[in-house]
Amino acid sequence: MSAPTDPGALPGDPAGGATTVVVHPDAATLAEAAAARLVVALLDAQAARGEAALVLTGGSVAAHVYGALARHRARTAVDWSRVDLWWGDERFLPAGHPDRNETQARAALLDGLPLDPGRVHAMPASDGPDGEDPEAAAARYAAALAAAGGGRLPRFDVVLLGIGPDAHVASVFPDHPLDAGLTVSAVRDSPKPPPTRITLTLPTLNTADEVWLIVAGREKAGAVGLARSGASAAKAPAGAVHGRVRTRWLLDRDAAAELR
Ligand SMILES: O=C1O[C@H](COP(=O)(O)O)[C@@H](O)[C@H](O)[C@H]1O
Repeated sequence: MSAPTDPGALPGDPAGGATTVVVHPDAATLAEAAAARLVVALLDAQAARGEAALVLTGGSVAAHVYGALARHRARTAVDWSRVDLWWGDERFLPAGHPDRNETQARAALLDGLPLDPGRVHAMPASDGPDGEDPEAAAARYAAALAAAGGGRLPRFDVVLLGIGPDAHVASVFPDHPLDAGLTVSAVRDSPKPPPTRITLTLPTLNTADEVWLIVAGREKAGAVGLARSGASAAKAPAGAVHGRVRTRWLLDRDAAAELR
């Protein structure tokens, strides 16, 4: 008997986890649905292992998802004191800078949750222990990951990702150098401001059980279409991220406009 066909898979998709594509009518519905889905994913992880680990993203759609989660009634079903939070990337700016992904997540969601501060693993800031040295800051974050994982990467239940109009994910930009041999890399001269960033590399993101790419807006439709067309990782990093168990493309109708 042949294996069941994954309805979301394309010929270029990597073997392994299944791929699903869900298209919502608008950005507000997408954010609410992603928040609801996240509550269930965290609950399931805690039911299975007693804890959960989530990798956060920055960007426009993330702010809406975090807001929806902060309002979601079922959020209180999650034991937030047993959730580890990591970041997929960070803009390398001073602590508390409004453009830091951490600042956005704290304001939209984290400040209202009963988290264990020891499980909130923000990426270092440019006024942190390594000063304005993003390579040292990236190495520090890699060491924190390794410490949490007992010498390996910790288990990530879900990695949340937005994507840019150029099909970047986290701070992995098309045709832009970083050290992909590392688990965490500094990024300099980023095509999108601010120019200096820290990012989990694609192999690190791809260790997650589930990767969710959450995308809204017509300006992202070309990037979604490109990433789903089998373009190379260099041209469309968003097409090269996949969860070991599942990859979910969670889109609004506008972002899905150029899907074949
Ligand atoms: O700069 C970043 O951009 C991407 C996408 O953001 P968006 O505003 O175009 O949705 C985001 O995923 C990433 O975390 C962030 O650092």
